[in-house]
Amino acid sequence: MSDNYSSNGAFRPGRGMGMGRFGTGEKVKPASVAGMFGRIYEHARREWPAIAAAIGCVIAISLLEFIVPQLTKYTIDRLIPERRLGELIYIGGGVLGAAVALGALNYVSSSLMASIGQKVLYKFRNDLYRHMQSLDVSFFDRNRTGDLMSRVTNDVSILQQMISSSMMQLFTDFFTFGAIALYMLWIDWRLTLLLLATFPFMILTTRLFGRRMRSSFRKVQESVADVSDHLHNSLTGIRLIKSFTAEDYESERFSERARRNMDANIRVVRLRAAYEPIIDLLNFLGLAIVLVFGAWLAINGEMTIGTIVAFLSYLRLLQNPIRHVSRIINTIQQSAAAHERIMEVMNTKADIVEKDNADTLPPVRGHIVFRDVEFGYSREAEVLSRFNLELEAGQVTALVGSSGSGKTTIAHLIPRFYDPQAGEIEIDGYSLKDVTIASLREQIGIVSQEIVLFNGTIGENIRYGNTNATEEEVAAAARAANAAAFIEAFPGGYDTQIGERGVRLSGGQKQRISIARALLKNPRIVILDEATASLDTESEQHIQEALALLLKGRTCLVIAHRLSTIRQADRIYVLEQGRIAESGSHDELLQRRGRYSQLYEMQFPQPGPAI
Ligand SMILES: Nc1ncnc2c1ncn2[C@@H]1O[C@H](COP(=O)(O)OP(=O)(O)OP(=O)(O)O)[C@@H](O)[C@H]1O
Repeated sequence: MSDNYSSNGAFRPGRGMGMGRFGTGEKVKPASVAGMFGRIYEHARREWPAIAAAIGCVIAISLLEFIVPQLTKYTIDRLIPERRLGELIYIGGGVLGAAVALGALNYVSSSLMASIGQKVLYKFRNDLYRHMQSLDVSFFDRNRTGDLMSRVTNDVSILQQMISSSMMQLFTDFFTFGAIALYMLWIDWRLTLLLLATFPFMILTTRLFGRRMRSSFRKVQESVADVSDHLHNSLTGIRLIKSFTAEDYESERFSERARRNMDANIRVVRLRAAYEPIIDLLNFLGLAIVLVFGAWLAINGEMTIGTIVAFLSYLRLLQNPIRHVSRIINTIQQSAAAHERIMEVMNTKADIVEKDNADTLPPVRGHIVFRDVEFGYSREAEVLSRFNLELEAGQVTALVGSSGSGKTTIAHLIPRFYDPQAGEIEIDGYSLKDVTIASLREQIGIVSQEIVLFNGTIGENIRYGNTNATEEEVAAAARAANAAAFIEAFPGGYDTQIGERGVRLSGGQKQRISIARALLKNPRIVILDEATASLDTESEQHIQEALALLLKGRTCLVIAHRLSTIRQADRIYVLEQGRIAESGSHDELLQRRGRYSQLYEMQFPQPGPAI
């Protein structure tokens, strides 16, 4: 089994695992802020015309921001002393015009950035979803559904908000800061350098808080994922909760998670609350410097009053970036944490991959062989050890045995939901590892007790088995699955919508739709996992008829607790703790009076002698 243990000893169910921090405890290198911007750039670069237009707006905004204080300076230094009343109208018009232009430019640049943000969000979300779809069943075993959901929804949205609002602010601030700092240096480099001396302290404070904020944001996002996971579980299991009158218990569990979210948010708010006054203090220091040093220069006749007033306006503009930086850094840290969570999924590689030169599995007869298969979901829990099994083509093979003996595991190895750690599984002499996954799974139909029907119409759900099927083919599959009568009784027929998990259908009806879906797929190999375990006798009768048709002429692996359903199997294997305890036909096994006959007698006790 050694090939499935990584160098650091972490167990990897399946070969070549590139698993993230979900599961093995192996840490993925945190995605850095630079990495985040790199990926955003990758996604956004096609939008360059819009980005260029937005940057053009931003430069114009910076210029206008620069010009307005110049008007003030001109008014104070020239118009007032020289009593040039007639020109005041132009100054008023200029300020008003600048304000209108600023508004228009802000509108255009914000809309452009918002749409770029949305497009990047769309690409991130699609990539993430597509990548998740490519991951193995074991990935979904290890990770909570709600947590994954919150990565695709909440975390991606945080990134989008940063792109739409903060990046815009960042660009504006950057240009305004550059233009104003250069102008101020040109007018009076001593005063400007004095002002800039406060900036290293601001940067230092920002760095110090930034690190803490990022880890706090990560906690917030994790707690959101927790809340979302709980919601997902409890809302989908609402009937169970009600049947156990566990509403209060669940509300308490929810409230615990909501409290953790609240605490994490409060920590963030406290950090922010401590950070902002420090930055404000440094801002006031800048103000004091301009006032005192500027006044001193004015008294000495080295600076005009208009310049001091313009400097004070510029100071606000110069400090704006720093003041915004706190908010932007917050958003960037929050986004970096969100990006980290997204990248954990993106960096997780599928373990079950095809060989580069994998063949297409031709239509098979369905002769399946397990040879010396070793498999465990974890290092400690080995499920199959040197396991051998042969399923004859076109025959029904049944697996029975106590709970946890490995029946479902065996079934899941055939479509390669998991890969064995050692040994071989072959279909018609082809090793599963040598053929493409699609060509393998196309030939396997699975009907299990846990029926999943998607939101949509009944027709769409059946057509899932073959998206190219015609309406007649769908109806024929439904007829064969004994489902046509009840489907056609609905006013909408095949176009009847079924809600999440098909709430409007009974268990037996759902089962028959799932059989129709499998029939439409027309697979060579059929796996039935506990297919009739929870049905009443009448439904079971209908379903048995449908199943008989599904099994006919195909290689079938049937897993059933209810031995009545597998009497007709060509061969039955009795499993005990991952090993075959005995095998034979129903009659042979009964005669042997071993484990099978014990199980059978437990289910069908012979009537004792009448007293
Ligand atoms: N996804 C999984 N991750 C970890 N362990 C698992 C997983 N699925 C099954 N197991 C474990 O593997 C062993 C075999 O389980 P399996 O589901 O194959 O048994 P089974 O015979 O089908 O049981 P049942 O009749 O109760 O469905 C059990 O010990 C089970 O706890």
